[in-house]
Amino acid sequence: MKILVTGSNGLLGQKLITLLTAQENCQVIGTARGQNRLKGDFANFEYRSLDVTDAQAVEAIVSEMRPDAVIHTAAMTNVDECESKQAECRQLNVEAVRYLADSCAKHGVFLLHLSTDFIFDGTAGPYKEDVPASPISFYGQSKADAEQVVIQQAGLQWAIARTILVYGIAQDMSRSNIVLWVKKSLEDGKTIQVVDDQWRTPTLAEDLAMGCWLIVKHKAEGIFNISGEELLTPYEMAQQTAAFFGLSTDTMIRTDSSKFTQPAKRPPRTGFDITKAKTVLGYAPHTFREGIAILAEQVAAQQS
Ligand SMILES: NC(=O)C1=CN([C@@H]2O[C@H](COP(=O)(O)OP(=O)(O)OC[C@H]3O[C@@H](n4cnc5c(N)ncnc54)[C@H](OP(=O)(O)O)[C@@H]3O)[C@@H](O)[C@H]2O)C=CC1
Ligand SMILES: Cc1cn([C@H]2C[C@H](O)[C@@H](COP(=O)(O)OP(=O)(O)O[C@H]3O[C@@H](C)C(=O)[C@@H](O)[C@H]3O)O2)c(=O)[nH]c1=O
Repeated sequence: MKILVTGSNGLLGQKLITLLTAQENCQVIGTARGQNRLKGDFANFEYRSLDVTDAQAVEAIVSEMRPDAVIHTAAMTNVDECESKQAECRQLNVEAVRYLADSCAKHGVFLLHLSTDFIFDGTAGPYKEDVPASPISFYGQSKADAEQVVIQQAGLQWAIARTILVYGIAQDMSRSNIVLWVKKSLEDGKTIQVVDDQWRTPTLAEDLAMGCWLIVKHKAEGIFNISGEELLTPYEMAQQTAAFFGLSTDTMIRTDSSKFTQPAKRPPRTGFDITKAKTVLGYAPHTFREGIAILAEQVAAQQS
């Protein structure tokens, strides 16, 4: 099976390259902006530079490579930046998806698109797959619009994997995540305020990559919730992170969303019901504690 991954320098992208190249009979094309930042020797792997906002470049690579499937991970994932750079956000999070959906439909390629809990307003989590979108941020709106682009593309064989608060470690990361920033801040004795009135089902990046592979392997069509299973607040996640690494929580302040605000609104209570992915795909995510342990091993390996 030949699989093309967009955004292969990102957290999910790197985990996908690692997982897919370890599968038998899997040929993998990693694509990202500029140079490949993922070091290592991977079997049946080829890297191509691809800016997904370039419609001609998207069509050229899909028609040349003729993959069986595209996994589209590239996106503007800085939620606050999406609020201040709205045109850029739409170009990357919506228009680029249109280019990919067009090319995939034209060449008979299965498209797996990555989406988010931020398409919801967070008043009714945990969510199942069939709840209508109700975004409260520009990022959330862009991802909800992108889903519609995929769903409405004529002649396209598609799936959407929705995920939540992804954590893990990769090489040269362009964005941090809750486990990494809590660990680093507490190690540095830096004061952090962490909210205890938002709820998420955080997702280990390796689990998300596995969920994507299961979808593509089975060419399972439709929307799938691919996240962790435990509904936790960021404060609970931060406490578990501190406990795992034996870090003092003296500089960690428990707060709530009325006092801790970010430029883009965050939905209060999301979380996913992952019954469909478990039943249809055999998806089986790690617990949050197991996930931290996996990340910790990788941090130790990077440091040795
Ligand atoms: N991280 C999370 O908590 C969540 C993520 N998601 C979704 O999952 C997907 C993967 O996220 P994740 O891997 O964590 O995000 P990352 O930010 O780690 O990766 C996104 C990648 O997209 C790349 N990119 C940006 N612009 C372009 C472009 N024009 N052409 C090609 N590549 C580009 C970035 O490149 P560069 O590194 O060079 O900037 C980056 O490597 C996204 O679609 C996101 O919306 C959904 C819910 C939660
Ligand atoms: C930075 C920060 C965040 N938080 C909380 C708010 C939030 O619920 C949670 C994570 O905040 P972050 O800013 O790290 O991440 P955030 O941008 O909220 O993460 C989102 O990313 C996009 C891409 C998604 O699609 C979503 O699923 C979601 O995971 O932690 C604090 O309590 N204190 C802090 O200092």
